[in-house]
Amino acid sequence: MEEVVLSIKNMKKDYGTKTVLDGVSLQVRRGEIIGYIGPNGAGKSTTVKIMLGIEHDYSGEVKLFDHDISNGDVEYKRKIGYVPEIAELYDNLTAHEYLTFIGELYGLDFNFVDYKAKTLMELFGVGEVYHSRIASYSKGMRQKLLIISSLLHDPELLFFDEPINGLDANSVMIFKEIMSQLADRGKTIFYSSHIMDVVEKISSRIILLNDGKIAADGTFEDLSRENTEGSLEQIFNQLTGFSEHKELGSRFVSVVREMEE
Ligand SMILES: Nc1ncnc2c1ncn2[C@@H]1O[C@H](COP(=O)(O)OP(=O)(O)OP(=O)(O)O)[C@@H](O)[C@H]1O
Repeated sequence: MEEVVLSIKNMKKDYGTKTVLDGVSLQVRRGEIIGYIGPNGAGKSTTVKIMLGIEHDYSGEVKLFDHDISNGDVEYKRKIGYVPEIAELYDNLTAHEYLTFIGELYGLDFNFVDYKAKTLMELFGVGEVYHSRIASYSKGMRQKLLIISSLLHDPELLFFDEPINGLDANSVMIFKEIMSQLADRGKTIFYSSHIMDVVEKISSRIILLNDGKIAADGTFEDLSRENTEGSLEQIFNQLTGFSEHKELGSRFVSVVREMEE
């Protein structure tokens, strides 16, 4: 049997009186690309934060690389890369300074990480700003920097939260290729996004979270077979019980058009 990289059993998480995760169980195998989708506020980022050890006070069992993350040993984090949905970057640093700093945190040699960071920036079309301050970067450039910084230490398991936010169409194509090549080399990717056509194309398995529970889990073909609708966007609407976009859009525009007498 293929190696289980990530295993969650009956994960529950409350914020005050609100239950955000209500018994989530899943297993992810080496080389899988998981498209982790769900409505706003469904609990996707919370799941990822628990796995990264950023969020505590959950119940249930979480194992990464067969290691229970609650036992206090954080060594497993060396094998993880993470692109957060919203990141604070050090605006006063250049990419060179930032990436070599991150690389050294992971124990990489300065000259090696400098070479690696510069080469990855060049390949991602942002080599010319390697020595410019991050404050001057566009949104897409910042996103590329975050992606590169998550990969410097060649991690086994990647968590990407809306990684293609702000990337242009060509860069999205490069990023999809990077994901697929990483997975071919045995890396495991947990990918959370609202961009359904990309999730549909890139994921080897799609997990839909709704109201803190898993509402669907399978390949796109499995989900298509189990649902009458065609695209992943339509399956998403069906599984989350949503069909009011026309009416809501029209009411929204009516209110926009209201003006004081
Ligand atoms: N620190 C917190 N304190 C209180 N409530 C929180 C906290 N973090 C998240 N929540 C709540 O938990 C729920 C799930 O949030 P989460 O960020 O996991 O959703 P998500 O599925 O990632 O949403 P989105 O698609 O909008 O990014 C939301 O109702 C949110 O308000």
